[in-house]
Amino acid sequence: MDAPIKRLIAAIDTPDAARARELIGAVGPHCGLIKLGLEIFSALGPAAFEAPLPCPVFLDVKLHDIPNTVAGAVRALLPLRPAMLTIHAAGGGAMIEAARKAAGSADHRPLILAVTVLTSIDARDLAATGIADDPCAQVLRLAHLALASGADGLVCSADEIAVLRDEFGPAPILVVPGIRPAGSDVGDQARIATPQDAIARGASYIVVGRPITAAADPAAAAAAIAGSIT
Ligand SMILES: O=C(O)c1cc(=O)[nH]c(=O)n1[C@@H]1O[C@H](COP(=O)(O)O)[C@@H](O)[C@H]1O
Repeated sequence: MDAPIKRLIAAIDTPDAARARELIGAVGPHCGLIKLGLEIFSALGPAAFEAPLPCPVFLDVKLHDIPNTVAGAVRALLPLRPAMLTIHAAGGGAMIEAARKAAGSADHRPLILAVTVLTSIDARDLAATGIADDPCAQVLRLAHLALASGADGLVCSADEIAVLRDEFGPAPILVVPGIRPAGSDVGDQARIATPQDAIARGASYIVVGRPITAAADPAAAAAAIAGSIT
């Protein structure tokens, strides 16, 4: 029998190589993927991939630039063999198409995930950027653009999962950050849900950072979250 898919992605958000190694060793066994993001990649660059990696890597650098530049960045990242790679859907259809094309067609190519509306943004923040629609409507608009332009999946909050599943069905990969186990600090996140709620609504994966990395025992925190969604 196939092992169940591990739907927990731990965000290893630290600029410190030794701390990252420690966290990856502790939480890796409980995760489907680990996420290396802007903090560690800005500090270490490709050397961030030199730690022993117990599971596939989601490289979250949220590319957002003109199509030619994004395509070049995607190609430059391919030797690191990330399993997933983020771009911003707001970069537009040509940029998304260029990223997807640059990812190539090898079996091990990275899945291109389009970030829709950041989970730290609420309706008021969105209005301040000139978008009068609520976050859900904007996520839906960007999701149509991203999927029509070749993205493999989307990054969204748990609030939009039901609408996206109604619109696009089970196929698109939905990666959902803004996850907060009951009682944990919300921090700078605005659109949040518990791990169990996000999975019940149809998330393919949940992304969890500080509730794991700031815990006294990150391995136990990751194990508890992973256990609560299987
Ligand atoms: O692309 C992401 O992973 C992402 C998109 C988004 O809309 N919101 C969001 O929080 N993230 C990332 O998910 C992680 C969430 O971390 P915590 O808030 O500490 O759980 C961070 O690494 C963010 O960079």
